[in-house]
Parts: sequence; C-alpha cells; structure tokens
Amino acid sequence: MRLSGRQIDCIRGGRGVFSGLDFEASSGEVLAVVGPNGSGKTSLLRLIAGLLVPAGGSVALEGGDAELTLPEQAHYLGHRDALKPALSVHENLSFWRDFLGGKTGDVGQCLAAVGLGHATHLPAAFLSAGQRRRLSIARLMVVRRPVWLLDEPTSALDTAGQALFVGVMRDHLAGGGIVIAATHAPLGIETRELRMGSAT
Ligand SMILES: Nc1ncnc2c1ncn2[C@@H]1O[C@H](COP(=O)(O)OP(=O)(O)OP(=O)(O)O)[C@@H](O)[C@H]1O
Repeated sequence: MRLSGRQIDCIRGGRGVFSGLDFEASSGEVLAVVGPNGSGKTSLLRLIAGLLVPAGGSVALEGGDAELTLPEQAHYLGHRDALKPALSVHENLSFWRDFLGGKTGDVGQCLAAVGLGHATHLPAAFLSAGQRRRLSIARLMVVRRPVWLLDEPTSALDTAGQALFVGVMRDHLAGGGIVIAATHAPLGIETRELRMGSAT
C-alpha cells in the first residue's frame, strides 16, 4: 500500500499555506510531518483525511480497498481529542466503533489495553489530558483502518503512555499500516521526515 501526494497547494482563509508539496509513505512506514507553528502540518493531515479540499494537486492511496475512499480507510486523530464530555469513556468508544464501522474490536479490551479499564463508566469530561489521549488511541485500536493521520499523538502522554503508543504503532505497521504524524517531539519510533517550510 502506498499513500502519496503530488504538487499539493493549500490555501486557508485566502492565504497560501504551502504549495507544490510532494510526499509519500508506504506500508510499514511512519512519516513524521515536522516544521514550525503555522507551517501547515495540521492542514496537510486534514487534506489527506478529506476534511479540507486542496487548492491544487492530489492525494492517492494505491493498494487499498478499491471499494472505499481514502477517508474511509483512514483514522484522523486531531490534537483536540474528539470526545463527548457527557458520555462515559465506554460510551465514547462505543460511539466511535458504531460510527466508523468496518472491522471492529471489543471496546472493553481496547480500553483495558490503553490503561483505562478502571475508568470505563466515568464521564469523559473527568478524564485528564493524558487519559483523553489514551481514549483517542483506543479509537485506533477498536476500528481497524490502514492509514493513521495523527496530530501531535504523544502530547500529554506520560512515559508509560508513550511506550504503550509505540507498541500500538508497531503492531499497526507490522500489519502493513501507514502512519502520518504531525509532531514537534520525537515519536520514539523510526520515522521518515517530511519537513514543512516556514510559517506564512
Ligand atoms: N480555519 C482556518 N481559517 C483560516 N486560516 C486557518 C484556519 N486554520 C488554520 N489556518 C491557518 O493555516 C496556517 C497553517 O495552520 P496549521 O494549523 O496547519 O499549522 P501547523 O503547522 O499545524 O501549526 P502548529 O505547529 O502550530 O500546530 C496558519 O497560518 C493558520 O493560521
């Protein structure tokens, strides 16, 4: 499987963020998107996820499921953790499992795997920042999708959480998955770098 972008132009709010951007990531690879604040790392992830339309260029996934679109084969984890505060931890993950569909796993097992087994009935509003991030990581596990688009995935994670996340990524890569992660910090795993230009 190969995910690639060719000559992508991104304009936001009438201002050019980047132009003519090329990138490529194959099965088993982590592409770390690095660069200064405002250089367009989040914008690139959102373009790949189909949440933004490029002003030019294209993104394509080769070797995926021909019946599904790229966004249907991708997980997008924003840096703000998309959680519903009034729902419990278990309900939040069940919601995502049912909403995203496809190949799904067991909610309880995934919560236990990310260290939230003790908090399943707590409202998500009560979670700490690191616990919210762990719940987001459980979303990657409960629904299997080959392309992971992650915005600052290790922010707020403690040392144990980071090690846990590296293990989750390794399993994904060993199964032929692709990770594209916008990050300011090392991910603790071998990566190829995509360096974005200066902020505009
Ligand atoms: N909704 C929006 N409307 C207009 N401009 C936007 C919008 N969202 C982002 N931008 C602009 O797009 C540019 C790129 O933002 P983006 O969030 O992609 O950068 P980033 O590299 O992820 O930054 P950071 O390292 O701070 O997370 C910035 O100049 C930002 O102000």
